[in-house]
Amino acid sequence: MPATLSNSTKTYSLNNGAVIPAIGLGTWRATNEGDAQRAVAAAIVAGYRHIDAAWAYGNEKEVGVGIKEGLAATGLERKDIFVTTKLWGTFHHDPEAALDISLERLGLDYVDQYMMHWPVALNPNGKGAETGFPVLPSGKRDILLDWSFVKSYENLQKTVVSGKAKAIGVSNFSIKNLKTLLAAETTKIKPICNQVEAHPYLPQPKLLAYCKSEDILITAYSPLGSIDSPLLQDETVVAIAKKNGVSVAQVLISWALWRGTAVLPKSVSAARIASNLQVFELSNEDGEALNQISVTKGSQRLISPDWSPVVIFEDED
Ligand SMILES: NC(=O)C1=CN([C@@H]2O[C@H](COP(=O)(O)OP(=O)(O)OC[C@H]3O[C@@H](n4cnc5c(N)ncnc54)[C@H](OP(=O)(O)O)[C@@H]3O)[C@@H](O)[C@H]2O)C=CC1
Ligand SMILES: O=C1Nc2ccccc2C1=O
Repeated sequence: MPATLSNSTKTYSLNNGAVIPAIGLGTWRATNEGDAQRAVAAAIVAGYRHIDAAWAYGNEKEVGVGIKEGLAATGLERKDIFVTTKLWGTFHHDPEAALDISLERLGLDYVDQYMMHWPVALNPNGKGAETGFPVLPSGKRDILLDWSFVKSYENLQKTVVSGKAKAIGVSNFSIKNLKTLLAAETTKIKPICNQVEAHPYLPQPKLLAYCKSEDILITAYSPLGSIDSPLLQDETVVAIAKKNGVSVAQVLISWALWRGTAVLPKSVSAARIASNLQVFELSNEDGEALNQISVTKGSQRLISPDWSPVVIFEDED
């Protein structure tokens, strides 16, 4: 019997009392002209109420126009959708100024979540800083090695005080870095989310359990395995999709919900955007079978920018 699919309306309550829709539209690499705008508008019309953006994606302006179009087409209001954007490393010294730039591009007067994209500060005066990727003469990334993400987060909190961010979050934080952040005297506002890579090849159960214990929601990025994904051909995932009469993407997205994470599938295709919101109730047996893949095969990180000599992920499962 095929599983029953329906548009997800699942939400999570956050540690600041706000609510976040479980499925958000990813916008990384939606950079062909018009793609991000069309995708975001189509997503809102399809029923998405959560959009994930970032300064680094270079498309906040289009995302903003897409939001406006989506709201106009549905009759929804700004307050009905949850918008995240992210602080890039070249702005860690001044998140308030960085958020002003993002808000201007998005055409919004607040975001629901402003998130530290990576726990790494980059030289704002380095060669090529305007691209977001300053480099040293050696060609390596120009990282501010004497700067701490704790200081960046202290500054990030000011965006909540000003009301321009309703909440703040972090991304790509390991358990070790979260412990450092939460123990710091200057940390007064808990992050609502930790957005990290999560899919059956990298389920990160220890990080998931730690974040649950701290009431920090894990938001799963690259849930389909990003571009050229090996997950879409994985025999276990494909078999579960066939058995339930659904797509492989729907299995991966439904699994993310089954394990209690928010999830950010990206697509620029209107048909895929609509089908990625259609989820089903995964059985515990199928969920456990998906959990087992990385136990059998070993885990595999698919997104791993070079931040050396900074170590980002030291407590991998
Ligand atoms: N905080 C961080 O550091 C990071 C955050 N992110 C966030 O997470 C989002 C999602 O991650 P991302 O890396 O983009 O990758 P995803 O895992 O969402 O995969 C996107 C890829 O899958 C394709 N795709 C989408 N739907 C389907 C489908 N139903 N069937 C088959 N293929 C499909 C897309 O192609 P097409 O568009 O042509 O449909 C695209 O090539 C990002 O867009 C971004 O918002 C991602 C990486 C890092
Ligand atoms: O989402 C992201 N896409 C990226 C590409 C290169 C480096 C960092 C990132 C992200 O954080």
